[in-house]
Amino acid sequence: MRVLVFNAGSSSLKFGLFEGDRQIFKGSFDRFREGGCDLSFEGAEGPLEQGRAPHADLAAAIAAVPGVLAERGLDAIDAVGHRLAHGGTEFTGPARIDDAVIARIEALTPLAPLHNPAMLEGLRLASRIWPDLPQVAVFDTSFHLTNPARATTYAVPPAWRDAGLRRFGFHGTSHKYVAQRAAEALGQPLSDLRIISVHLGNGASACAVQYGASIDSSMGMTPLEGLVMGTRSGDIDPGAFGFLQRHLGLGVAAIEAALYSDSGLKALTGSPDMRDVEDRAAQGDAEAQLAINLYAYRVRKYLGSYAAAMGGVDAVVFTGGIGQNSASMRRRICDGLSFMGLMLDDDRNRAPDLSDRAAPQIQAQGSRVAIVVTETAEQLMIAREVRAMLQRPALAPRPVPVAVSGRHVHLSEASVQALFGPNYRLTEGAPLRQPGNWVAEERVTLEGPKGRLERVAILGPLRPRTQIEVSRTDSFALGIDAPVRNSGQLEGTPKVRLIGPAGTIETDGLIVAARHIHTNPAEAEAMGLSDGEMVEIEVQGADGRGLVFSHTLVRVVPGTVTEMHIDTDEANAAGISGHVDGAVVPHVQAVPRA
Ligand SMILES: Nc1ncnc2c1ncn2[C@@H]1O[C@H](COP(=O)(O)OP(=O)(O)O)[C@@H](O)[C@H]1O
Ligand SMILES: CC(=O)OP(=O)(O)O
Ligand SMILES: [Mg+2]
Repeated sequence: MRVLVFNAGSSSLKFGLFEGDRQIFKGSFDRFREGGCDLSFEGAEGPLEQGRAPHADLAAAIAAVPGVLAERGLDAIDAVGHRLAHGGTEFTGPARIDDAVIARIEALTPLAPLHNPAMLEGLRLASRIWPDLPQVAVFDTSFHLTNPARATTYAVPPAWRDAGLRRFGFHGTSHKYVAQRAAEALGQPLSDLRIISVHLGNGASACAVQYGASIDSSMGMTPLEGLVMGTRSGDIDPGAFGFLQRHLGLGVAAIEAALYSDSGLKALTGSPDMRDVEDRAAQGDAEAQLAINLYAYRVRKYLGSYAAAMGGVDAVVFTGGIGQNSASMRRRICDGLSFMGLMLDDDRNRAPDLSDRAAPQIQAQGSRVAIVVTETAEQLMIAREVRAMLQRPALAPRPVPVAVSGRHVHLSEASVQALFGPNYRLTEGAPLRQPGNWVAEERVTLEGPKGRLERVAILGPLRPRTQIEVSRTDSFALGIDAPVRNSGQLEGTPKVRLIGPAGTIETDGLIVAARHIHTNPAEAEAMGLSDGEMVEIEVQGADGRGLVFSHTLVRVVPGTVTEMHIDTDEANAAGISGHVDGAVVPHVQAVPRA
């Protein structure tokens, strides 16, 4: 399947033609001005072509693409993919374009005024040029819809929140790709890593990718919040609005326009382009030096804050024009972070080889945190998503039995001895559906600063580490903020007191278990699922309280029985009592495992 992908930006149009993951042609038009723009074309084998094109704006550039492809005999295409910046809460994955989808995207356009208009224009033009081809939109925001409420909520009046004021985050396609790429480079599953992805292009954002899911990012409701960018301010005190209105008589529209287009590097130095800023700084220009310092400082603060948010960090990955090309900016950002185990190697940092999508590591010997540099591949990711959406086999839906887990603990040998006495062995009670698992006849008590939970079940067999799984409601009863985690991912989890008949222990390992599906290779294949992928599961409960559970992790292990595990809060919300089967929602896109 040949997929043409458009990434229309505020100031440039990039496109790529893909056959599978192979990019057989790519091009870009940028620096639009009166009388024309710059162009760059490159075929898989053909030479790089650079020069000027007569197109004065994006629409003219898009309209020229069919001719560019036809001249090279590449006009046979099967589908068109488009990058869209803002998809709100509605677009959890790619969307096949029709009039209704266009109307929904249009409604979100005021929230990304630099981006969505050009992208929408590209979409409309492409639909006219190729009316018979499927057109698919892939949204920057979708990847961040896993962010917890504490990351997405602004502390503002309820009426504002009801109107839709919340944080979204952007560059999701890029953060998802580079996080996967970093995991591959480190040879570890993405689902075991806490990664901070730092995308520094014209727009810039940082993202905390915890065990494969975005949990926070520096952009907010719009792509204005966060880091300093080419022409955008990033974080600014909202009190500035009143000040600017009272002292300079500026209206909201004028303030917004300036924050999007006349701020950032451009405001500090006159140029939005980091290459210019670095050149001037090297010549001793004090404004450019301040801009660079400020830019790096802001990124460094986000690294610290995301390390705190995830209870640690295993890798930082740099991408985007600045992140991948500016060794001095990476250096400045990383300086002074050895306190958190992050140390750059100057030689490796100087000129990492990024050819062929390489993702070299540039940390110093002994750095606990890996540092990776790689080129992002938004177009490639969009092509993959389009293909996956259009080619997903129409498999017969299969039921996924839902099992509700009440609060329980898994104990280590040492915890059993401490709670029940030396050489104590738990009494194996009722078997669970997963072969080899059972409920012990003994119970323990959990205690937190706010309260106790008595008679909590113990599940066997014993594990290397003690893990305590409660619901969100339980965590409030205890008075401890338990994070949502996959089983076994216990780094940085809070402590809780366990009380047994022979003793008491304080141990970390308190989590709200992330919902997941256990299955075996044969049934996974029959359902079209793969290990590590996230799916949506629809469950019809009692009293018309059905729910679609988003972001459900698939775990494929030989010998396991197919079963979805949710906790009691989730079950109550969906009206589940007694046996119920869930169904995989077919339209939602898989997140391929790194
Ligand atoms: N060698 C370099 N050193 C410093 N900055 C660079 C270098 N190459 C590109 N950049 C900067 O990268 C930014 C553009 O990033 P890019 O990711 O291409 O933009 P976009 O977000 O539009 O895709 C510009 O500020 C540019 O100056
Ligand atoms: C959302 C965003 O900022 O995108 P870009 O970096 O392409 O401007
Ligand atoms: Mg960009």
